[in-house]
Amino acid sequence: MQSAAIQAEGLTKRYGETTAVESLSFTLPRGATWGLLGGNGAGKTTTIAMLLGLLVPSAGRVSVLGHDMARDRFAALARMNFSSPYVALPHRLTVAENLRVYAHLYGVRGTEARIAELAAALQMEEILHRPAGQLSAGQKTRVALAKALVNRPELLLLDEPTASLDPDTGDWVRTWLENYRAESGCAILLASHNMAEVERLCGHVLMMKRGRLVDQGSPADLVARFGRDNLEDVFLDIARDRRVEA
Ligand SMILES: Nc1ncnc2c1ncn2[C@@H]1O[C@H](COP(=O)(O)OP(=O)(O)OP(=O)(O)O)[C@@H](O)[C@H]1O
Repeated sequence: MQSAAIQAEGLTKRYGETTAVESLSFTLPRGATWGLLGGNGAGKTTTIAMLLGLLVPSAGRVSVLGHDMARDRFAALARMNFSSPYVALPHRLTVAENLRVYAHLYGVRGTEARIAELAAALQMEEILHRPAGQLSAGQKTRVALAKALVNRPELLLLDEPTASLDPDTGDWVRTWLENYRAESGCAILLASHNMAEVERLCGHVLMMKRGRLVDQGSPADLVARFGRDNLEDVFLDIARDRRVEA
């Protein structure tokens, strides 16, 4: 049987007295798009950092595409990628130079053809030779996505992919991600504060609060179970401890 995109078991991260993530377990199937939700400080970024192998869990284990991150991290990293607003691309390098660096890091064959393909797909041809530091937020988002796709990942971790975008550009990125997932079969784990975005893109949602997984289900399931009209209201119920009785 094909291994899951992500299998997390009892994933925990402690910083001294603070438990940022506590006993998080979930299995993200191949090709699925799931949302990772929670208020500020819920543990989303810490979770993503552990999934990427950037942080060593205090307890628990995670395997990505069948590779145990504790033993076989580099095999997993070659087959996954991520985008995060916290990672700035080197400002002085042009977009094409940045993508070339990442393509080499990932050992991509046919680098120039891949960059041209991504530039066409993400409407970046006009900015390819501009320094990354001179781009607008919308342009930076498209470059960050190109960077995240350079190695044709089978798993994509996206931290707030549309933060700071205007509604039109945000919509363009969402449509693009939907189409990309459908064409590539890539699994996506999306951390977002935009509930409408999550309802649109995600088949399943993990709700975190103070480091714990407190609920999960499809957006439609959660909305029905909480007797609400949309995921935003469910989020507020969970954040404010207004629980439904099982
Ligand atoms: N390096 C660190 N040292 C100590 N505590 C940390 C560290 N990184 C995160 N934390 C704490 O762990 C908890 C989870 O933080 P994390 O950044 O994962 O949350 P988040 O869900 O991504 O929040 P946000 O939506 O605000 O980005 C918070 O209480 C935070 O203060």
